[in-house]
Amino acid sequence: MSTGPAVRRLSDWDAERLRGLAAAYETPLYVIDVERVRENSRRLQDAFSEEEISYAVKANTTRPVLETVRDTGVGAECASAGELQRALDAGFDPEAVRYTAVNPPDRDLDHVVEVADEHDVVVTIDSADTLERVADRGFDGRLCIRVLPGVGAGHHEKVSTGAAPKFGVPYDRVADLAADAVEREMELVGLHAHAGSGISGDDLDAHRELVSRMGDLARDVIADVTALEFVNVGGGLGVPYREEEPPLDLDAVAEATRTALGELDATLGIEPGRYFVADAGVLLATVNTVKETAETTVVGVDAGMTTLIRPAMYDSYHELRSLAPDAADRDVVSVMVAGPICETADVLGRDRSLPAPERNDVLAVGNAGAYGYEMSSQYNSRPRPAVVAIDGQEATLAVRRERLADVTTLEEQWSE
Ligand SMILES: Cc1ncc(COP(=O)(O)O)c(C=O)c1O
Ligand SMILES: N[C@@H](CCCC[NH3+])C(=O)O
Repeated sequence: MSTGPAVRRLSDWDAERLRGLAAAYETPLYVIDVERVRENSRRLQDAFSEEEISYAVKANTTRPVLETVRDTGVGAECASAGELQRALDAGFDPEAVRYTAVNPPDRDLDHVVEVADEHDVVVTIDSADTLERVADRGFDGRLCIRVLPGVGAGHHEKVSTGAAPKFGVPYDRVADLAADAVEREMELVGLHAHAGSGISGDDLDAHRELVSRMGDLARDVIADVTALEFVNVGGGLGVPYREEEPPLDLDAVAEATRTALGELDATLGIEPGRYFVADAGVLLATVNTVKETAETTVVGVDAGMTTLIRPAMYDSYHELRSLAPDAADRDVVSVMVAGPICETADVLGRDRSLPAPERNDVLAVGNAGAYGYEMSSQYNSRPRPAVVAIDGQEATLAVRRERLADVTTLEEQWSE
């Protein structure tokens, strides 16, 4: 089975096909290619052949993605009751499903403990309070402790978690909490840590350091308390967003991870999200305005920060490409591509060289499969876009476009 090329750039997508999808389903439109999701999963499984892989579903929870990933035989990591429900509904084997608590609301825990009791889902706790709160709900199942390892990494400080006090049990308190869990007759099966999201080759030292700390903790501290089944060192495997960036050398990361963990009588686990889906998705938008200003040419499109928030939130770079049939014949100009939202940050790309855009051109935004639709919102009362899944020559609507009525559908009547 093909693992596909290590990297898929925006230029690798078939422009005519994308134009056809934009015409058929209108824009803004997310397109997700499930065959690329399969390839990404196979590449991960080839590199991490001895390890346990879970898909961090937060990157993309659309049903075609969940079912495709499930069929490739990996597990699911869920950060909320909603994600847990989605993973189970999509048919993931419950024993391969994990719930990772982050200051979990009561409503989450009520649901998660009930589901975990019934299905043997592993519950990962992030604090002594969460331990007490699951115990109060009668939880005596398979437990994992999320560790705050003190070393973080990632593409932006806002997504570096390993040293952020918000996440996990401080390293030096894990032993006491583990003993507490065992005393409460829970089955402590794992340790977990996550450095952050979007780890590149430059972050490998931080990754190694985190993994090595986890190995030490499991060997030197937790081994006295219980025999662990697994040590999960999180997700975060990055993908190239810029044209010139190289792809991660997965074999090298896998080897570095094993070596850093050291000898351990427990399975090593990873839980990437982005890597499965980022380059399997594009966002299509239509140009509605072309405006010359003293500073730049502003190209207004129908997708903005409510469709794809990453540029506004993390200054993330996403490749942009004109799908105009005559793009090759046009002069290349420098433009700012901006959305329809009343925020200055609502810009998908600045100083971008594009074939001179014209009204009604379709633009494609690359690497939109991870944290794209998933982080979309209705801010400015804008309906969310549609998602279409493609598999070979097939195209299927996965999520319908929201209508204006969907924007107010949850509201109660206020006045007579
Ligand atoms: C606990 C945990 N696991 C896994 C992931 C997946 O990260 P990524 O999509 O970068 O692989 C995240 C997100 O950063 C996370 O918070
Ligand atoms: N949402 C982030 C990744 C963080 C994932 C959650 N810990 C991004 O788009 O890069």
